Amino acid sequence: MSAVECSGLRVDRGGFTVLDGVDLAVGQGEWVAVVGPNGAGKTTLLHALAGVVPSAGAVSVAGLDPARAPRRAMSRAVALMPQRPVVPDGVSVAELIGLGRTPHVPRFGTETARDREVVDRVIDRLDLGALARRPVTALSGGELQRVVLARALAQQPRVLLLDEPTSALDIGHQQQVLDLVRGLVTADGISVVAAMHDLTLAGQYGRRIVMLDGGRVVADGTPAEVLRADRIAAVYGARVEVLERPDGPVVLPVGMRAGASDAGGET
Ligand SMILES: Nc1ncnc2c1ncn2[C@@H]1O[C@H](COP(=O)(O)OP(=O)(O)OP(=O)(O)O)[C@@H](O)[C@H]1O
Repeated sequence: MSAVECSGLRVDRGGFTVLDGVDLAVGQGEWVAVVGPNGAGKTTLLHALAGVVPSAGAVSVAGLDPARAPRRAMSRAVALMPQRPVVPDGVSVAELIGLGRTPHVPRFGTETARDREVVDRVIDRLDLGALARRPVTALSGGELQRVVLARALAQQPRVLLLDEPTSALDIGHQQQVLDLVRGLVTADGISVVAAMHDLTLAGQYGRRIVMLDGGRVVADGTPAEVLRADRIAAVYGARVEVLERPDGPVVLPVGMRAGASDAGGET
């Protein structure tokens, strides 16, 4: 059974149709990168899969219908790392990550040694030990992003929905974080749907790329199939060159001068 399956997914927001006729199937242990220009509908797709915005069409995530399943059941199986996390005042890094265990703690129970062990392991794996006692409101953008990912991982989900997980991270932390998630995909068979703006990273980590534009899927395939310069020009209005490398296509922005001389307009 697919970890994520939707067909004819439609989402209306504020009187507009933001997603229309989206079909998507993600297998267990698969990593699908969702790309597309600003406003294409990437965040909305992740929110529909997480059940935090209403949608029409057939949707199943970790075997649950996000619109109908009880929230606790959804949160045990599906974690969303939001692009714009709500950061509560007066909460430490360790406490925020600990909130990821909430769906696993019985309704009138308290956290167990096992819950604390999961949180400690996540803190360790994301190298957050030195920050654990800091208030989350005192973190840099990149530190906060790693903490929010840590909270999602502490949920121990079967399906992980990542919204721009590395947008605030330096190049080293981008690789550290994405390598860590890839390790979970390989070791635990979790499934990942990750909205990403960096097309090169999207192709290095996602075996499959789904490109959205105007709320519709305009391409779905391997990175080499989807990340073509002509398609990126048409969908993003961007001048790029795509280099084929062993670990996936590298998408390079091309300067005005090169673009102009390619077109034969400038000497
Ligand atoms: N509550 C809302 N009311 C009206 N329009 C909305 C609402 N939420 C989202 N939209 C619109 O839906 C479209 C898709 O938004 P979404 O955030 O999913 O895009 P995105 O691909 O994630 O964009 P970005 O790359 O800029 O983060 C946008 O045009 C946005 O303005």
